[in-house]
Amino acid sequence: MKIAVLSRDGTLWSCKRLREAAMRRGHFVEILDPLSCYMNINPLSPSMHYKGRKLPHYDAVIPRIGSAITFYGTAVLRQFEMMGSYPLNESVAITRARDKLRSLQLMARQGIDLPVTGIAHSPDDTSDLIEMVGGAPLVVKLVEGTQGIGVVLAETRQAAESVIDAFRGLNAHILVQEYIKEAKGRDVRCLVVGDRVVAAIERQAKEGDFRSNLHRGGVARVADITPREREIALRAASTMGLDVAGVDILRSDRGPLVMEVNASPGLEGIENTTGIDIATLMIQWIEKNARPGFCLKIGG
Ligand SMILES: Nc1ncnc2c1ncn2[C@@H]1O[C@H](COP(=O)(O)OP(=O)(O)OP(=O)(O)O)[C@@H](O)[C@H]1O
Ligand SMILES: [Mg+2]
Ligand SMILES: [Mg+2]
Repeated sequence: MKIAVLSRDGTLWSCKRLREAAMRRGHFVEILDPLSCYMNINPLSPSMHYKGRKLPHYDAVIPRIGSAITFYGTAVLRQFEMMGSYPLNESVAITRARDKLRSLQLMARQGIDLPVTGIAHSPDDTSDLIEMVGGAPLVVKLVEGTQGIGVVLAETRQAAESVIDAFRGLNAHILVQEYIKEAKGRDVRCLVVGDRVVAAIERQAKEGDFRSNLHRGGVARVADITPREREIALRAASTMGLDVAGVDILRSDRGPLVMEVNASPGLEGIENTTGIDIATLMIQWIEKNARPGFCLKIGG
């Protein structure tokens, strides 16, 4: 098959691994920087161009679109979808997952357990909002944050009010969330590929931090997940419409709670910790689902 990986940086670990895995399985792979793609949004013959040349038809496209370029990156992916390429994560699902608020609302509608979360627009309601999620300590998050940046633990009510006001002053969209203390700075990342959780790690925050993100100095080990955690991870990914997802779960006293679903989960930490070749499993999922040679004829 002809496969394109949409990534800003071909030297990134996940990108290299996907390329290797696809080539090893006999596919032709090209890495394309989404910001260098430009397109003709034409109803009869949509086309994609790259650095002065018209791109061929790809049987599948693997999006590795960073959160900084979601808007243009998903537009590029959408164009590939229009041209009949199989996307390993659809553009609409990526857009959904990038908005934590929208994701939580969708999951709540499906009955998936979540930390109590509130959001408000008006600064007049801050006090009631804090009350609504059970008071301090609580977590304040940027709706579009990633890698733990923009996630703050407010230990007291006063701290919570200042943090909320500060974010508001910057015109940032935030949500306020119950702090799951009993998780003790740990969370479980379940890596979903298709209809399976293929790997899971437990991440522990570094001393003095409550955020377990590996980018924030967290350490990982292989996680033994319960059947319920497995089921919740699969339901969360399918609610978002994602083929590949990193589902983050907090182990609370009332059972597993989904904290978020990541549409472009990094492979380095989880592959190194578990020794599982996730890149190959992703390519195999494409082989099972893409229709090589299929090309949508719009308007024909
Ligand atoms: N409500 C909460 N209770 C306890 N810990 C939390 C809570 N929310 C977040 N955390 C901790 O903070 C970390 C970062 O939060 P979150 O995953 O929401 O942010 P992110 O910036 O989207 O990270 P990612 O890089 O995984 O996308 C989590 O991995 C978890 O360890
Ligand atoms: Mg995230
Ligand atoms: Mg996270």
